[in-house]
Amino acid sequence: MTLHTAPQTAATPLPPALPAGTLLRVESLAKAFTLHLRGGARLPVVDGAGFEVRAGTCVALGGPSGAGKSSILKMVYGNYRTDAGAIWLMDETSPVDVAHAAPRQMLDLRRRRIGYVSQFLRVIPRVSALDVVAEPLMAEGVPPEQARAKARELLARLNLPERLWSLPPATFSGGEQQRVNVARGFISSRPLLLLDEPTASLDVVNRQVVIDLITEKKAAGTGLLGIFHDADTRDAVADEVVDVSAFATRPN
Ligand SMILES: Nc1ncnc2c1ncn2[C@@H]1O[C@H](COP(=O)(O)OP(=O)(O)OP(=O)(O)O)[C@@H](O)[C@H]1O
Repeated sequence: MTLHTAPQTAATPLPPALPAGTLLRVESLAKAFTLHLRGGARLPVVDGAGFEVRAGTCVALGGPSGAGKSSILKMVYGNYRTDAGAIWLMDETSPVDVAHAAPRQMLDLRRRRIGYVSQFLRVIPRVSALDVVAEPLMAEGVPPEQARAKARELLARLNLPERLWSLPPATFSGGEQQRVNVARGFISSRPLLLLDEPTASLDVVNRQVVIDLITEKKAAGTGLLGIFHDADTRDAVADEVVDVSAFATRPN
C-alpha cells in the first residue's frame, strides 16, 4: 500500500492537548489533486475539513459521491498527502500529526494504533484467507496459532464457508473478499478503526454481522470513522454524521 506523508519540518505544529477520550482530531484539512495527465491541472477536493472521533463512538463521513469521503479516510491512514491542516492521532501519551509523520513513523502508527478496512481486498498471491485475516495480529507479536484461532472465529461469524479458509482469496466473489477484509480489519484491537464501505457487497445477514462487530468495538472503547453508503447500516452504527460537502472547495 502506498504511503504518502510529508517529511517532518520545522513548520510541524505543536501537539494540542486533546480532551480525554479524543482519539482523532482533524483540523483545517485541505487537499487538491494534481492531474499530471491534464497538464498539471488542480482538482480541489476539500478545504477546511474538521471533526473529531472519540473512543467508543462511530463517526460517519457523509455527503454525495465525489465529495471527498474516501480521500479524507486515505489522508487519515497516510495514503494520501495533505496540502494543509493537521490530523492529530492520539498515540500512547500524546497526539501525533499524521499529516506530518515520517513514513517509518506512519507504518509504526498503523501497526499499533489504526486499523483499516478498505473497500477492496488487496490480494496477496498464495497466502490463504485464514492467514490474510490473522496477519495483523501476528504483526503485533501474537503467536501464529493463537492469531489463526481468532481468524477462524471471525470467518465463521461472517459465514465464510470453511472450505475457502485455506485458499488464497484472489478467486473469491466480491462479498467473500469483503468478508475476509472485514475480518482482517476487526481482528486486532487498535484504538482507531477506519471503514471504507465495509458492507457494500454484503447480503442482509452478513451486513447485520458487521453491524454487531462495530457495536462490539464501540463497547470495547474503539473509535470508528467510516463511510457507509447503506443508510440502514449508517443509522444503526453512527453516533454522528459529518457532511463532507460542507468542506467542498468552490471553483474559482
Ligand atoms: N488519486 C486521485 N487522483 C485524482 N483525483 C482523485 C483521486 N482520488 C480521488 N480523486 C477525485 O477526488 C474527488 C473526491 O473523490 P473521493 O473518492 O474522495 O469521493 P467520495 O466522496 O469518497 O466518493 P464516492 O462516494 O463516490 O466513493 C473525486 O472528484 C475524485 O475523482
